[in-house]
Amino acid sequence: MLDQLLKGSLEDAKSRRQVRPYSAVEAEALARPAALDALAHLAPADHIRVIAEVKRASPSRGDLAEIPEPQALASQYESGGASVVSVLTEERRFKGSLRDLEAVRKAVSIPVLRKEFIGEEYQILEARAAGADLILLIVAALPQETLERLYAFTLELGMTPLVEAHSADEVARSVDLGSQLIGVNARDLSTFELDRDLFGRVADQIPAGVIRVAESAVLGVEDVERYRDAGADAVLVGEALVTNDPIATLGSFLNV
Ligand SMILES: O=P(O)(O)OC[C@@H](O)[C@@H](O)c1c[nH]c2ccccc12
Repeated sequence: MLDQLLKGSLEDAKSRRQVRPYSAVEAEALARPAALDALAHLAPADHIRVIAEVKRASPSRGDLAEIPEPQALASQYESGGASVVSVLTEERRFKGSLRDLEAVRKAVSIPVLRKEFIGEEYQILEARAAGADLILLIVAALPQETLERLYAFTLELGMTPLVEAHSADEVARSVDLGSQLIGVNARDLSTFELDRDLFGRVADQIPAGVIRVAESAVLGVEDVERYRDAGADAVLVGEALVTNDPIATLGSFLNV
């Protein structure tokens, strides 16, 4: 499934490239004001940090919320105390778009993450041109060589890569990369199965000073507590925020 998701994202990028060639997007990306320092926004604090996601649907959970105005939701995330807004831009299964990201960028002053199946530089340039400060790199989707190349490219643009792992081996690959921001996804993107204990099993492999993000299946305060106790600096939350009152839900998570 992960291969198909990546293939779909790359095909969509290819069609957009017919309209907006590489050099044009590169020029736009370079003309942007500098990316925000996401690591500073996510630095460990006395409360857990929340990366709040604009997410309409997913292949594992189906339709979650309409979200006619992603910018309005993102503003609520910011007022509610989120440290970063994640915007799913994958169109086929998650019903997102780069337009969502552009709209969110205009509405908030905290860092914005492009959540996408990224496999080539063009997609990273698009993210920067749309105003993203961070991009997601999924270790399971990429050979180490490609991962290293895209990681370096992201840093060259002044952006922060969030490197996502789903096993001890993938955490080791993320650490080898020198990643300063590592996400452990409880959901296996190939089978969609959830492993809520994975974060706790691999957290110690992540060196001190690296920001640890627990991703997926954070539905209630108990989940946030469990991840905090296991050493998470931040949680990445989609479903719980788009299906409940975002400000109240964020408030309860930040109070843990
Ligand atoms: O809606 P949830 O269960 O709170 O999950 C959010 C986020 O972790 C999830 O959307 C996600 C994590 N990694 C991904 C990679 C691609 C697409 C989506 C994701």
